[in-house]
Amino acid sequence: MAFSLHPVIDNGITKGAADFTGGTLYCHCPSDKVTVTLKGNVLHNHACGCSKCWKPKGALFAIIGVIPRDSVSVTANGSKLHVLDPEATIQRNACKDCGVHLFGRIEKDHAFKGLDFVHVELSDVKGWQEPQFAAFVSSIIEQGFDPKDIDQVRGKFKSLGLETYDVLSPALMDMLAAFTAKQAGLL
Ligand SMILES: N[C@@H](CCC(=O)N[C@@H](CSCO)C(=O)NCC(=O)O)C(=O)O
Ligand SMILES: [Zn+2]
Ligand SMILES: [Zn+2]
Repeated sequence: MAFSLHPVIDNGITKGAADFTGGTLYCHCPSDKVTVTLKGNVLHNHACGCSKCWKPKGALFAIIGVIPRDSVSVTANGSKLHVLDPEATIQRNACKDCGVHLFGRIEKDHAFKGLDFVHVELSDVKGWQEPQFAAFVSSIIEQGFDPKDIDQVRGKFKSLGLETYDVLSPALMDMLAAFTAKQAGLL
């Protein structure tokens, strides 16, 4: 069956640049675009199949990475941003007009607090860290993807050199687990 994981990776993965210093994200409005400037590269960039991350039309996955929140600033038309779900762990700041998510921020006590979640495909410069893994793969079934075809999705990621997970990568899961243990006084 034909499907698009995400237009940025469907035809192969382009590696990022080691000396990359950042760029600006633009929402999809034809004018008065919301712009967000990132001072530096992203980390843990990944494909995410969850239902909450912003995906371009027709794509099964989002591409999303993290960057310290101090490196993130809204540089134009910030009045068009609104928080989609203030109760969610990640407060996704989306453009009211085009729906694109510009950044997701964690305000509550959490292992990833201090890191913002961003989609670097919204930038017009190259050199961003390439996707490192695929997360929340089985979540696309929750959104209606036929489970009989899920092996093709996992196989496509593998052929691109990306490991697939049904939560986050081991490195990120370890950070979450260590945070839980610290809160319980066990570490
Ligand atoms: N099956 C659910 C999973 C949603 C989920 O837990 N998403 C993760 C990853 S988002 C970026 O990698 C998460 O951390 N969510 C916290 C939040 O969204 O606030 C689904 O598909 O909805
Ligand atoms: Zn917009
Ligand atoms: Zn997600």
